Amino acid sequence: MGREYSNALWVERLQLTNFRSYAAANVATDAGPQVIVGANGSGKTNLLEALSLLSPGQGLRRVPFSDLVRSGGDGGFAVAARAHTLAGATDIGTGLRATTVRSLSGDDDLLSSPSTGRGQDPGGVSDRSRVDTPAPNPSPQGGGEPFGFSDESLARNAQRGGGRAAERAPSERGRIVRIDGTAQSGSGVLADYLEIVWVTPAMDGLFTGPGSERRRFLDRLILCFDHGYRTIAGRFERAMTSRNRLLADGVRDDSQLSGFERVMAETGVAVAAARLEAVAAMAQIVGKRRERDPNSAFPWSSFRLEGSIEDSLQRLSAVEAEDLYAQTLRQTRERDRAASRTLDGPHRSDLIVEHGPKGLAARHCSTGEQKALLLGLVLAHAELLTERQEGAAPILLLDEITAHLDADRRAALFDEILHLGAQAWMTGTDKNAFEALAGRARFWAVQEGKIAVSE
Ligand SMILES: Nc1ncnc2c1ncn2[C@@H]1O[C@H](COP(=O)(O)OP(=O)(O)OP(=O)(O)O)[C@@H](O)[C@H]1O
Repeated sequence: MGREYSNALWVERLQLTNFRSYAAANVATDAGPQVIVGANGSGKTNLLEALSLLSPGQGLRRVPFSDLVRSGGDGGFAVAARAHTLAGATDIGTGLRATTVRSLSGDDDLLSSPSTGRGQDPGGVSDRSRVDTPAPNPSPQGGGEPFGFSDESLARNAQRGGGRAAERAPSERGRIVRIDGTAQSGSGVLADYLEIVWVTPAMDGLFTGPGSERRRFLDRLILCFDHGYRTIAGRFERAMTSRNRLLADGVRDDSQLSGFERVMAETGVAVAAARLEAVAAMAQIVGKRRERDPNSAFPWSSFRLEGSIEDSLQRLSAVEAEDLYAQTLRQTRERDRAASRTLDGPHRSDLIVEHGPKGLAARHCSTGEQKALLLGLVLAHAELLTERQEGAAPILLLDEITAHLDADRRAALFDEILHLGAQAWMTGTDKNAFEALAGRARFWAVQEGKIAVSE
């Protein structure tokens, strides 16, 4: 695809129909920072969640799509945007048809049930290419949520004989994605248009919680500069699901198992290599930021990947690492069968982060320090992308961002965002916390599922 890097990435218009608390909303704005203020439960996070659906995957809350449908609506929802993307100005639409949601709540095989065409037009941007049935068998890059390698749930699916369902990405089943009115086979294609990174209160425990959260965080950062990454990660997950299913079914036939293990070895090493490359690029930009501002409000961090494949890639060629991983998988079949999951692989790696100036593991830092570290990583990543893409800063979704940040850190954050030229969507309950942005951002007031410009 021919890309134009001349503009930052930004959403010019966002229209919501029957999305969570919004019956209908229309936001037309500029490329600068956006501040959304409202009471608890007014719909601020819902708006960010809608924006997050303009990138691949399940969105920032990672809930099944049927949860996004407004209760009391017609049973479907639509998110439509006019955005300035890596491919120029583009209409992006996504959603679920009313009929799709009804069939999701039953036992119907959604993917073969034809839609009657009722319900709103997901995407709502154009009707040039109506889709009456969701895409059969979503493409690898469109399916599921490979980020974070949810091995536990895959193992569960495998045990239930639900591998096929896992391939179909139940959470996104029935999702329709349109680019300039043309139906797409999955949400993976959105990576070619917008790069969106978010920080939410749920990520406050990123450094103390399970490794899967850190993998998911890292994987989303990688997706921004390696658009094929999701496809590879998805292939790994599907091969692992198939192996787990064979093990659960008591299969001991080497030819069946080794076929999937070979795919796991190839894609698993590719995933680990992409992560190592991303971590090295991040370390470089963090180093640059440290030199530029050693006393930054967002302290520099050191980080490394901990994982068996990552380790072997430090001393072996990619081909040797693949052979070693394939051999490990072959030797650990009985152990994995007993554990009902695959215990070795990139789905078990971890990102270890340390507070640079303090030389302290991030998990031992205070809540505010952890937030500052996380923001430091996100800002470094945004700077890296901006550098690589001639000014195309990613869109930032920063939910409840002023919580845990003192006035100096808030001011520093706003300055960085303005310097990056990123369209950052920030939410908060207190407008005063964004005082330093007065005249430099657009302010919105949200109330009971309605949004309006605020003076
Ligand atoms: N599917 C749905 N249909 C209708 N309303 C919904 C749906 N899902 C969530 N809501 C409503 O959306 C509201 C929550 O919105 P949101 O999470 O965006 O609030 P918020 O402004 O971010 O609040 P806080 O400041 O507490 O984080 C709740 O009132 C909830 O009942």
